Amino acid sequence: MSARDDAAPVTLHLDRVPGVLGRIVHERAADYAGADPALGAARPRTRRFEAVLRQPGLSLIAEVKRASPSQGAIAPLEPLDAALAYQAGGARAISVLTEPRHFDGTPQALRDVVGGVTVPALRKDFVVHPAMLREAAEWGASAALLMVSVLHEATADYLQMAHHLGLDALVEVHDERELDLALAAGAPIIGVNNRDLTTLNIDLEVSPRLIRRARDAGYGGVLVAESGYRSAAELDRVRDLADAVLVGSSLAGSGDLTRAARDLMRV
Ligand SMILES: O=C(O)c1ccccc1NCC(=O)[C@H](O)[C@H](O)COP(=O)(O)O
Repeated sequence: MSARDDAAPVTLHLDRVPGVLGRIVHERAADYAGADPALGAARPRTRRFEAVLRQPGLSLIAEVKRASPSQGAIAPLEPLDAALAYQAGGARAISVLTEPRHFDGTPQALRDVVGGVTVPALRKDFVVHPAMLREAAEWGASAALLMVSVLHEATADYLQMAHHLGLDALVEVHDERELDLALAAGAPIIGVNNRDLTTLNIDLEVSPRLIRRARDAGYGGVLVAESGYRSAAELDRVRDLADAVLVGSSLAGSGDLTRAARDLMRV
């Protein structure tokens, strides 16, 4: 029996999630309503995703993103070709969207990327059910996204489930209250999203502000600045603060993914 097979089911309060994000997580919850929540046997945790983000210098997590609620269609990327182009451009990890309705993602996109690149891959989805983490591990991902704005107090439980499955977790926050929850949950990797996922507004001051707050609180984990970056100059705001940046739309829509990744990171 796994560490969590005999645990009480974790209840999520998705009615508390407003706006665009609320619609997406309700759809995902319906997708997984009948899924088996059992995680199965524990898998060894390699911390591969965390390790690449801890390398010296700002690490790039480049995202395979074909569409989004804020942009509509971005580019008809072939996921593995895109991931290989990002890797050639210096990306240290690849984020792959698997959400189908709003991001044109698929499970096969993640499997293809995992099978074809040497860098670790993140399952980028709206995790609302343990089965989504089990799938991420089965599909070969090194990490999965956990959103505090969705999981709230259940973040620590989902973090424990991810670790049980051998996955790292990118625990995403957008404001001080969410950051404090992520810190209390003991998240080894915290991502600060500049995009407000209820309104889709971007404010590039959010990442520096919350990253400073985490460091001031003595946090020694990995900090990732996420969303809205279009140029190396914009990245200067977090270059000496963050361990990594997560960039999707500007790279995916560039037409030359390798060049765009190099230009962004000035390599
Ligand atoms: O990107 C969106 O429009 C979006 C809408 C609703 C929920 C999530 C959304 N995006 C997820 C992300 O945070 C980004 O894919 C990721 O951080 C990269 O952002 P960007 O570089 O701005 O594409």
